[in-house]
Amino acid sequence: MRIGILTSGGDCPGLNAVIRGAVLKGTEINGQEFVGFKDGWRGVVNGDILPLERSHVRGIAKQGGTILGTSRTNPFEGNGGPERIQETLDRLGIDAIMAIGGEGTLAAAKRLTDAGLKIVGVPKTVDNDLDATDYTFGFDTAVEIATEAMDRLRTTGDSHSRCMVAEVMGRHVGWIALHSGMAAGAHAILIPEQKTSMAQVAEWVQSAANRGRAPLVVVAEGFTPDHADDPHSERGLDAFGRPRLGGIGERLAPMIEDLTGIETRATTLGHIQRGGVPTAYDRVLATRLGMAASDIVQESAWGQMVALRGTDIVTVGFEEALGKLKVVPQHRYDEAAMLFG
Ligand SMILES: Nc1ncnc2c1ncn2[C@@H]1O[C@H](COP(=O)(O)OP(=O)(O)OP(=O)(O)O)[C@@H](O)[C@H]1O
Ligand SMILES: O=P(O)(O)OC[C@H]1O[C@](O)(CO)[C@@H](O)[C@@H]1O
Ligand SMILES: [Mg+2]
Repeated sequence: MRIGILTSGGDCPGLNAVIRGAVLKGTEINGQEFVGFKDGWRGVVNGDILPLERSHVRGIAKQGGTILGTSRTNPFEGNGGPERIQETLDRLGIDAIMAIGGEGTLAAAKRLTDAGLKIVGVPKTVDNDLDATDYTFGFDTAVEIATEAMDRLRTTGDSHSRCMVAEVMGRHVGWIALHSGMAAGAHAILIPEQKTSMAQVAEWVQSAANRGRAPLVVVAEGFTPDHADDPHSERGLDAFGRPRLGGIGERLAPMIEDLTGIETRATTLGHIQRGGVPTAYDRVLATRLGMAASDIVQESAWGQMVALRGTDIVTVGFEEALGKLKVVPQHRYDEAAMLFG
């Protein structure tokens, strides 16, 4: 069996560990051969491949990014579509695709599988927003980076008696904000799942300041204050026509300053959260998912992806994976909110 691996959507620490896990298990145990598609679905559509032998994955589990490159290319556009992609796979002698990506990549994979292509999936997202898997690799690394950044913001905030606003990733869900905010002892955590008034934010900030603390407010990029209809977007649309988020922290800072009189500064962590080496937890999770993905190719489990349930790696159908976002449940928010202010 000759398998083409692709990484698609935003990159994420741990992608290389998945690739290594799949190639090691596949070549050593399952008798498989591998190639890499360059830049996600773009490589599939254009037939642009790289060799992927055991020697190519040596030592890459600890490397950030993806050695294959990634993109947000839609495989149904341009020279894409199931028939032409199948012709390309036949020409290149590729029997099956292993798609590593988020809900968009897996939605595309599902449509192609429904049209007869042989594809298995590995879920990826720093946002941790896929309901079918308990955790996605990259999330732990992003939380670690965000927490470290907030620890730093707190010392400079303390020195100047300022309110510090830290903006983290999280398009639809607030998992990174919730975990890093709790870890760093934030005085307010603002997430997409919970519309919150500026008066409430100001109250939390003022209460922390009254106790002599420099307030720390953590905000997920997809947060919408209750006076707004949509998340803040000022950077146009992405390749799939969706608003690019980012910048809400800078918007909130002057409002907090106006309402409280406390000097306020905002920092947007942005892509720093997705760069650099994965944590040990993410390397292990990603390696296990890659190994399991090689196994499910062997079982011809087309239209399925590997996932983490508790401590086990399981197999779930794409439709289950795509059905629902894993939002922060009310009780997890309430638990964190007890410590606000
Ligand atoms: N329903 C769909 N049908 C076909 N193609 C899709 C669909 N949804 C998304 N795609 C394509 O897949 C690409 C990857 O999706 P997306 O950009 O959402 O990344 P992702 O895999 O979800 O990762 P991330 O976590 O970074 O969002 C999109 O840019 C788009 O071209
Ligand atoms: O890397 P890009 O294309 O700017 O995308 C950023 C988006 O990707 C993610 O990191 C993962 O979906 C989101 O948190 C963020 O909104
Ligand atoms: Mg997506």
